[in-house]
Amino acid sequence: MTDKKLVLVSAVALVDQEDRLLLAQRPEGKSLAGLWEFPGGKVEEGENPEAALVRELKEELGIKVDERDFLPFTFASHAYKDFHLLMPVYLCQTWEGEPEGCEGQDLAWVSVDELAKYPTPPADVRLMDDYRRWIGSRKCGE
Ligand SMILES: Nc1nc2c([nH]c(=O)n2[C@@H]2O[C@H](COP(=O)(O)OP(=O)(O)OP(=O)(O)O)[C@@H](O)[C@H]2O)c(=O)[nH]1
Ligand SMILES: [Mg+2]
Repeated sequence: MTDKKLVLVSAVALVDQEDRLLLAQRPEGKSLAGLWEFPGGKVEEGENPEAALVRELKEELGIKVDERDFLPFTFASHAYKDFHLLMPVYLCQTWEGEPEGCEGQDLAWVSVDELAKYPTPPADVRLMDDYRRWIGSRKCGE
């Protein structure tokens, strides 16, 4: 049992044609500032996770995505001090526009060899391992 509030957040592993992953740095003033995360955000009342992600990617990165291009990939279920995070992570390799840090956040396109240089929120550590495995399995199949 837990009395922590469950917070639903949708996030995306946006992967370009060179197999680089887009990471966004959490801005100063927000929780976990300075850490590198999957773009996304909280699902609002009355929204489903995919619609929330389409909205967040427009607001945060200025790109247009189609829900049908979201592939369910992995998820985080992580106890933070004040809340419990439930975060589905989708894979997306198709979008319109060039991602920009519309909220002043820094962005980085990161190859799998460089991932370790980008510290992530605690909930993301296992997700990055999932990502490494996915990229690894894809490379073998090429
Ligand atoms: N977007 C995103 N949030 C994550 C990740 N990992 C992780 O622990 N979180 C947590 O999930 C929550 C999502 O918050 P957020 O700040 O992105 O939400 P938001 O975009 O709706 O912003 P807002 O609440 O300031 O409007 C935060 O507590 C954040 O620390 C991640 O990889 N991506
Ligand atoms: Mg966000």
